[in-house]
Amino acid sequence: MTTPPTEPTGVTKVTCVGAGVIGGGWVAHFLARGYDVTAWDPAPDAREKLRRLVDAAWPALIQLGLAEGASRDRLTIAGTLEEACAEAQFVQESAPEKLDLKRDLLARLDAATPPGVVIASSTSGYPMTDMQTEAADPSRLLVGHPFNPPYLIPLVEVVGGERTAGEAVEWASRFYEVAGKSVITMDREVPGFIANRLQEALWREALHMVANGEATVKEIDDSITEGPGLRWAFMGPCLTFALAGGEGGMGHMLDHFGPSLKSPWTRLEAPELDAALRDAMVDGCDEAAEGRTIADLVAERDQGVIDVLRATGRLPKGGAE
Ligand SMILES: NC(=O)C1=CN([C@@H]2O[C@H](COP(=O)(O)OP(=O)(O)OC[C@H]3O[C@@H](n4cnc5c(N)ncnc54)[C@H](O)[C@@H]3O)[C@@H](O)[C@H]2O)C=CC1
Ligand SMILES: C[N+](C)(C)CC(=O)CC(=O)[O-]
Repeated sequence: MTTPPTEPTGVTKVTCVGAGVIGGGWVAHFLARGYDVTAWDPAPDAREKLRRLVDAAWPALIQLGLAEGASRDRLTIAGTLEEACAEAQFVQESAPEKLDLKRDLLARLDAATPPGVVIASSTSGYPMTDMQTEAADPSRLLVGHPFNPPYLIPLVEVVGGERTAGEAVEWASRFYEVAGKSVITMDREVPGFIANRLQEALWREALHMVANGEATVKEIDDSITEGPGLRWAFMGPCLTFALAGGEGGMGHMLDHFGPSLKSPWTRLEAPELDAALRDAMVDGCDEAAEGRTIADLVAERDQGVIDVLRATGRLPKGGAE
């Protein structure tokens, strides 16, 4: 691996490739943290969509506090991938979740980006080992898995593949921290990383319950927002359950409730995502939205996350020098 030419604290220019929900969210995040951002996306309407996404995110980012010099004017939309990467000091790839596409794209990004510059993929679950196969220099490719929207949810899971250099993983973890993210650096590839593995268990059970008519979409959502979700914003599931054991903590909790783990509460296998289940989820979400549009829900979510970050003393820090 060629040593990254810029220290994590010295980065001023970031490139985002793929500018949909997540790529656009990364653009908004890096702009708000004071970076010059260059974006590239092959869709004909990408430019307008990206501007709309950044404009919709900006009021939330102002509330959180922009880094010095942060401006939406520091966004450049490049005409080609090569132009986008030519001066990049860090590249974040957020293209569609298709393995072949990611393989080819990461190889193209590797060819177009100055030597040593770290390239991260936003993939939700592909191991980098499977994606770095076509690149001439796989040592600088790694996963930087964000959470939607990346401009508000702090967590990034960082993990390399078999051919990624440890130096690249260290550099990326430090860079994300400087850029105001909260980083978990994994020392091995695990299916679904950490958070998506946990989320998927819950999501799978939600789909089973809707498919079997055991609960509505609204009941499932209320069961989390009115219940465990309130605790999880500041205390994870393990410490939360330690308190379920009272003064005996986790030891008593496991002795008391451990045996019920063997009860058939969960189904483990994912349900068949057939047309009926798809319709039930889509209709249930429409009903639960009670007339609110996607834009209304995005604004509501953004305000909710800001309120939680504020209430729990976790406003973002960092930004480009
Ligand atoms: N949507 C989510 O909640 C999350 C998604 N991710 C990951 O982020 C990545 C992007 O997902 P989304 O933003 O949701 O998808 P999206 O469909 O909203 O955006 C994908 C964008 O990539 C563009 N694109 C298509 N072909 C491309 C190519 N060859 N090169 C560059 N860009 C290309 C599309 O025009 C589109 O704008 C995926 O890997 C996904 O797994 C990660 C965390 C959360
Ligand atoms: C739905 N998803 C699997 C793409 C979600 C993520 O990857 C992370 C998130 O934002 O929850």
